[in-house]
Amino acid sequence: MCSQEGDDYRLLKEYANGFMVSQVLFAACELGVFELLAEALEPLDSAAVSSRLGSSPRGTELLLDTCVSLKLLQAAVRGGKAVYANTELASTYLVRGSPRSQRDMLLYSGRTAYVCWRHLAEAVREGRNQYPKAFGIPSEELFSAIYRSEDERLRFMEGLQDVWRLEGASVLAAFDLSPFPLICDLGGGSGALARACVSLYPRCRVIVFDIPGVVRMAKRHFSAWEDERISFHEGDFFKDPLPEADLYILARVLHDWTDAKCCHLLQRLYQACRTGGGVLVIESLLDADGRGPLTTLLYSLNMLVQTEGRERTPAQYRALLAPAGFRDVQCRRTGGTYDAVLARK
Ligand SMILES: C[S@@+](CC[C@H](N)C(=O)[O-])C[C@H]1O[C@@H](n2cnc3c(N)ncnc32)[C@H](O)[C@@H]1O
Repeated sequence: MCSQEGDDYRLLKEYANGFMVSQVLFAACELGVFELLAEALEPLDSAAVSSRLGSSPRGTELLLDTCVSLKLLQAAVRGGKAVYANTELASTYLVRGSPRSQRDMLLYSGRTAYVCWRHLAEAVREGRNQYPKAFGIPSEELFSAIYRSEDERLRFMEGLQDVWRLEGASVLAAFDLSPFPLICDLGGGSGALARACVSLYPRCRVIVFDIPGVVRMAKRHFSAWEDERISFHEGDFFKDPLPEADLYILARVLHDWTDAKCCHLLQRLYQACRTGGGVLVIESLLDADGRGPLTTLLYSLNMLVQTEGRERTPAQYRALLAPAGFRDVQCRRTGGTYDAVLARK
């Protein structure tokens, strides 16, 4: 094999095995490996891990050694046996309750997104999400499918907030939002981004607008409502009156919907917006030619298998915002997962 052929073959194997790597991560989170090792007073051998997790000795040993190879765990030899501990990566991002934990998003990816991705070829053929095949439920009402049980609603809300603990401040700092004292976070979920907002702009107030079941859950399971600068408002942003505000945030909302639904929502929001106000769209931006970055292209396919929408280029966001009446559209890339687009009324 020439060296180019060797490189191509290696790349092919890396792509083909990518799903196995994801599953190792998901399974270790699901089983509670990282919490167990975080709570243990010393590194544990695989027999101790399997007995405390109630998992098979053979499966546990294989999983732990693969986690070492993936740098999720570190191994040392004690008394002739391998003992395992979390790496810095696992302690920071994988342990439940760590301030930067991404565990809930990984659980959501493993239990829900992955099941829809199983049907990617059908999604491409049909051009629609795969809830009917993945979970046996209709998806004409998108969020009735996404929130098909109370557990699933909570899992979605918990998963979605993880990223804002890491990237909320940088995406909200992409533009100076201090001229906007009253902000409405439409489809604001648990209120995690609202919290990042009042922490960065202490003088602003934020209304989190979402559907009643989500607001109920946010008050029961999350703590944003305890901040007096944050309030919650229930409603359907396609139908119900929108609260008046200086700035509307749409974070990972437009990517759920078709162009027609986005236009309808932006027109309603323009009507409700105070003069001189604006809208801040927070999404992962595609390159101008639509062929990168890879992560955003994968997110766009994720929207295909799970929603009615897609990720978009800056020009595609401009084309949605301008007909609604918004002007001075500016796009800023943050270098993180999510970018910011600000437009003014
Ligand atoms: C993809 S999530 C994004 C949540 C949050 N903005 C974030 O970035 O973490 C979309 C949000 O829109 C809300 N939503 C969907 N349809 C809605 C509607 N018709 N009216 C109000 N909120 C809606 C969902 O409940 C959910 O919280």
